[in-house]
Amino acid sequence: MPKLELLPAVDVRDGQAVRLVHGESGSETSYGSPLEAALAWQRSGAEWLHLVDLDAAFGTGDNRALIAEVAGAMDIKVELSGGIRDDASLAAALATGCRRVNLGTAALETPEWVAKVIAEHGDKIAVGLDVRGTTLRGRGWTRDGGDLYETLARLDSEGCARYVVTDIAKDGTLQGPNLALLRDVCAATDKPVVASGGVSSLADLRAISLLVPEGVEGAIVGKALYAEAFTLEEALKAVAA
Ligand SMILES: O=C(O)c1ccccc1N[C@@H]1O[C@H](COP(=O)(O)O)[C@@H](O)[C@H]1O
Repeated sequence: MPKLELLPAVDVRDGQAVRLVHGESGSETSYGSPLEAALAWQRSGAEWLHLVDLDAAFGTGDNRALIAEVAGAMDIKVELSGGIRDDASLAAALATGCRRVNLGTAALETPEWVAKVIAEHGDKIAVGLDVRGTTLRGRGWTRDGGDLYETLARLDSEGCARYVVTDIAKDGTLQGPNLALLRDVCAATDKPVVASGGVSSLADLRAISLLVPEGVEGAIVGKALYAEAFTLEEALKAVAA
């Protein structure tokens, strides 16, 4: 059985690595240099980095140059999220050399464009399904964007390669992942799912690992690492077993 991939997160707001609670603007705790944070995760053995431009996601500017610097400094695989909504932002994201990008708002607001870029770029495109209950949220998670399962069926029919599923109610809270949601999404699609939101302990990671046979491919870990609930080395060991 393949092991669960772990994707430590570096979310960038106003040039700083931050963590939010429920993705709410203004709830930031700052953790300093995004480059230092990313290099630290790489040194600790990460194979992936989940890198987010929160300003671009919220529409409060962008950190495009810094994001490119961080992505360019990595020897590991990088997935980029936040504000990738049109040809120019997609081209800038792909030009960083990242392995893939996650589209959020665009999948809700400009489905024709998303279908086009899925057809053009294949598995370089993933879609972030950020949900409250089963309602998708876009524009920095501030606006409703339709039903999770209807959107998933549409994206599947368009050949979307992968989904990053975030339970907004859990994100940044250290309350544990929404395993039921992950199971339900895996049951609704044959495509791999990356779990996001709520990881608080090594036990949570082991619980997500048990969903690998159902289709969970990876887990994004943010707050728990920054809050030192466990180290990345411990996490990698926990999912290798
Ligand atoms: O990761 C977060 O904490 C986050 C919080 C609020 C909004 C977006 C967030 N991250 C990721 O950004 C993309 C969505 O950006 P966009 O809608 O495409 O501009 C998505 O992958 C979110 O999970």
